Amino acid sequence: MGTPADQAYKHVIPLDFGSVKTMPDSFVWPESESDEVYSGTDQPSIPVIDLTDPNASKLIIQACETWGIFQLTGHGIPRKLMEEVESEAKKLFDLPAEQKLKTLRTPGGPSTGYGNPPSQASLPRKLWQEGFTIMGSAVDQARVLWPHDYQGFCDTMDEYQKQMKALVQQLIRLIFKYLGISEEEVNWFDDPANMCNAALHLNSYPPCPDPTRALGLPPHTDSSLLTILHTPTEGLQIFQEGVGWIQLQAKPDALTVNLGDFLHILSNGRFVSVLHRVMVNQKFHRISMAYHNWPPMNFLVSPLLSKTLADSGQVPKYRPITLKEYHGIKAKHFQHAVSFVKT
Ligand SMILES: O=C(O)CCC(=O)C(=O)O
Ligand SMILES: [Fe+2]
Repeated sequence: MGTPADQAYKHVIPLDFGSVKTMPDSFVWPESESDEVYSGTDQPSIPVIDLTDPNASKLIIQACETWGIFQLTGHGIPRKLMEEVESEAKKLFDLPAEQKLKTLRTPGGPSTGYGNPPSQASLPRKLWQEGFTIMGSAVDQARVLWPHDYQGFCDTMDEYQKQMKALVQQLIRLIFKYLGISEEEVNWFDDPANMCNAALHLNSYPPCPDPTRALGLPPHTDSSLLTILHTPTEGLQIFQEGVGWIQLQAKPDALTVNLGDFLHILSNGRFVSVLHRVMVNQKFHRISMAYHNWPPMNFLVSPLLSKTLADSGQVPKYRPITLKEYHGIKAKHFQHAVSFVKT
């Protein structure tokens, strides 16, 4: 049974993947959740946008309205840094389970560190996944993982977060300009405390003995404004109404931008918060890096923010909400959370 404290931590402790040959029953998902990917020849393809293209802004807005996801090239993040962040993440996940567990995230706390997503507690089955979340400096945890050799990991994660933050700002400014939201209404980016409104999730999906019945991440939308994904290999799928699940093609140079619930709410439902999931495979260890960015925790977000909404004459489809309150709704209603904010 264990103590109550052990029980509270149980759902965030990943399987010791290196020690199992067959998949335990608790990881087998019902067929409807792991159903097949669309295989028609007329599959619509997710937009690929070059940020240096003079038409990039227009193409990004179109992609936000129709897909809620696009692949971005010409983003200026050095290829070397993208490779380094991936290899540092791999180094971390290759550590023995007992070492990784020394940095286990605390349920209910600011969930930095190692473990499964806290949302696993409300899922019917377990995930073939382990993660490590960083918010700002990773030094305290890196020192525990590698007492004599932690600087390289920290430097890489610091630099990557710095570059991601700049890219997010560029994209958000472009999007807000289109929505008519003025810079004065959102001074989030210049606030030094804003680092806590972003998190870098390192995701690991080890080779799985029974991949068709397992899931890396279940169908979900992100709560973020937007998420910048570095997914060097295939496994991410998105859901499109009328088509089904579509596999995202791996493009080593591209970053994938997916919109989250807060941009959907802010745009008064105009932009898509894309439903996505991660499938696992038998052959290789898949690693991905997801940089999530939110509004400040207690900032009251309303569609288009009140001034622009009044000017535009639109009727608000969502009520004003803070991220703090939304987290509570998400924990309860998961992928359906946004419908509980409707007016
Ligand atoms: O691993 C991936 O490709 C996606 C990860 C993801 O959806 C997330 O971290 O929210
Ligand atoms: Fe996601």
